[in-house]
Amino acid sequence: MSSQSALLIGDITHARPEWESLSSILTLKEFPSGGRDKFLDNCKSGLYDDVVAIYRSNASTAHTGLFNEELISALPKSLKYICHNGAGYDNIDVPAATKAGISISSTPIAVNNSTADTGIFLMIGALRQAYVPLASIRAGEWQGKATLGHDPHRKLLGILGMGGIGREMARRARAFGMTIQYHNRNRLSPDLEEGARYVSFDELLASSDVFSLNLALNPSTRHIIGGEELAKMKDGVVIVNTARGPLIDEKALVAALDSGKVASTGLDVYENEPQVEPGLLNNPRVMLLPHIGTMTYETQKEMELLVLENLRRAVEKGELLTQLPEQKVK
Ligand SMILES: NC(=O)c1ccc[n+]([C@@H]2O[C@H](COP(=O)([O-])OP(=O)(O)OC[C@H]3O[C@@H](n4cnc5c(N)ncnc54)[C@H](O)[C@@H]3O)[C@@H](O)[C@H]2O)c1
Repeated sequence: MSSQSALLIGDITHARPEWESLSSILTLKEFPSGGRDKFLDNCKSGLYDDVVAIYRSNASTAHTGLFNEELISALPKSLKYICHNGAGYDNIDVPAATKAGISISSTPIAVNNSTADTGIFLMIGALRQAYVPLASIRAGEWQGKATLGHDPHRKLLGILGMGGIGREMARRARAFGMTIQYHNRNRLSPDLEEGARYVSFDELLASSDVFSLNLALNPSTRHIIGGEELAKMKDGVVIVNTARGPLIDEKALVAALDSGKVASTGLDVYENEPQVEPGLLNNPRVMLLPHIGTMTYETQKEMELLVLENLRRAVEKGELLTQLPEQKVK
């Protein structure tokens, strides 16, 4: 038995054999559920004192609570790596983990296709105001109060955050005859732009017909779209958010929908999940999905395998495959 351990928090659904095969190089421990107090007690009791790497996920936050400063300071001193299953990792206090000498990986790339598919589904649904006919046919009312929608063809799609998912969103939107513009922290190289136009944040707000949020949530991007930004947008803009709910001030979005400034919106993510703002729930011009961006068999398996590849490489070679970009920038 190895003197080093890996700790799985929560569950692995599709790649359990690959997790179990790590027993050739590590002792495997698991914390499938139990609550934050139990987890902290286990840490304090020394149960995890030989753990060098943790496998956790956005879903496992339900068992431990946030990986905030309190929890990170309770983790064993032996811990060097957190291999996180999720493209978003706002439930981990990255500066606190970095200060504690812990390297973190996430699962970009594996999530790109399914999340971009979800974004396109929401965009078309919002343009066509599909919720009304979807509900009316099931209510036995045939078209009910369905109204004319809009085509994506010849519309200008503005992407805020042109990373892996944003670029896949752009690729798909081109097939619908849309023109693409974007704003990013840094301008992309021409081969990654694939013809998309780089514009300022203000221009993106002012000229996009459809506005898609595809950037990470962190303290500087929280409420990046609020009342002021919504006021700068085109009348009748369509907003799509598959990134993170708190990027948008939901109360301001409800007001902009009510005033008609925003024609319709498609959301996979919310400010206070799983609570959904009543002003969104009750508005038939809003397409709502319950954070299902990556919920496909193929993507879930790829994400689990990528976490395990990170974990193996960390233990065998002392490096992570997909370390967080903010930890790589020294
Ligand atoms: N709905 C879902 O199920 C789901 C699934 C996967 C990812 N996500 C979310 O989508 C987000 C994007 O994922 P990704 O894999 O494309 O990430 P990524 O890191 O590849 O891309 C994010 C891009 O945003 C840019 N950016 C960051 N801050 C910015 C700012 N202030 N202004 C403009 N651009 C900024 C970055 O430069 C980067 O290009 C994730 O952070 C995650 O929260 C949601």
